[in-house]
Amino acid sequence: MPHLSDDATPLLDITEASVMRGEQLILDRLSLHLAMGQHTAILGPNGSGKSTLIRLIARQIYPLARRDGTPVIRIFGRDRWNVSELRSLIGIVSPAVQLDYTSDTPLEVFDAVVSGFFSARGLWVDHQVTASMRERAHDALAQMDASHLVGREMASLSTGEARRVLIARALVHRPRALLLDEPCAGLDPASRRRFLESLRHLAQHGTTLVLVTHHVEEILPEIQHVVLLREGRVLHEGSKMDVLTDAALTAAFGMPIRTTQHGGYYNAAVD
Ligand SMILES: Nc1ncnc2c1ncn2[C@@H]1O[C@H](COP(=O)(O)OP(=O)(O)OP(=O)(O)O)[C@@H](O)[C@H]1O
Repeated sequence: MPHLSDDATPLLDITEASVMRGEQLILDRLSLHLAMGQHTAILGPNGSGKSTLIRLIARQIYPLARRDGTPVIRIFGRDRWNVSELRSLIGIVSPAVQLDYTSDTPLEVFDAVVSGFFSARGLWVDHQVTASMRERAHDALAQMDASHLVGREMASLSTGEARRVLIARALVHRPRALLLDEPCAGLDPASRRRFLESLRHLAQHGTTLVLVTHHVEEILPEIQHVVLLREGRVLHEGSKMDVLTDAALTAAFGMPIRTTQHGGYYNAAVD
């Protein structure tokens, strides 16, 4: 087993992953290698395979086996994981997770966060919550600027509030990396900017961020590595400056796109 504290161990190593759903090839020999500390944006239009890639990393779906039997996907250098162990090292927050936690079944905010220690949706009689778990849950809520929401029902929260709480839940494990699928979906421009500033703080303090989005505007200044997907393949990958060009985005999104930069963020508009 690799030393998980070793920053030289890659966060993610995907070599020619192909994924079929039914008859359709959804990821087509997709390779991706991410180092620890390498904040990355995975950008692509609707249907380019972003959610499928996340499901692959989260072990919810599996790639086609390679002929020579070598592993297609390694996370922190390992190809075999039990899912809850993996979740404590990579926090994953997606719209599907959010839907699950904001359904009408009652769930109070602090319980939602602290139950992250038990990989459960809420607390049960056999869950022994220690003082240190409580402290970490409160710290995680504070990190996400969500302490004031304690006592509220998850179902009563706004989209942005619920997302902060779910990221806090993922943070109780002090994960090495956070994988965020469309983290700004449903946020108004001001909430989006405030939320992105919270993510910047995490990126600056030791959490590797992998952000999946179709919006160039959400790529934080700390993210310097960008992977552009199209039709289940990597169309471009490299430094932000090299990948977020008008030509590359135009090719990926199939429309003339012009980018501008302001304060470390990029903007993209259809020309
Ligand atoms: N279970 C499935 N069965 C058949 N096709 C699927 C399935 N899941 C995804 N697809 C198809 O795979 C392709 C990639 O889907 P995916 O959801 O990964 O894209 P995406 O980049 O996340 O899109 P979006 O930005 O719209 O969320 C799409 O054409 C989609 O219709």
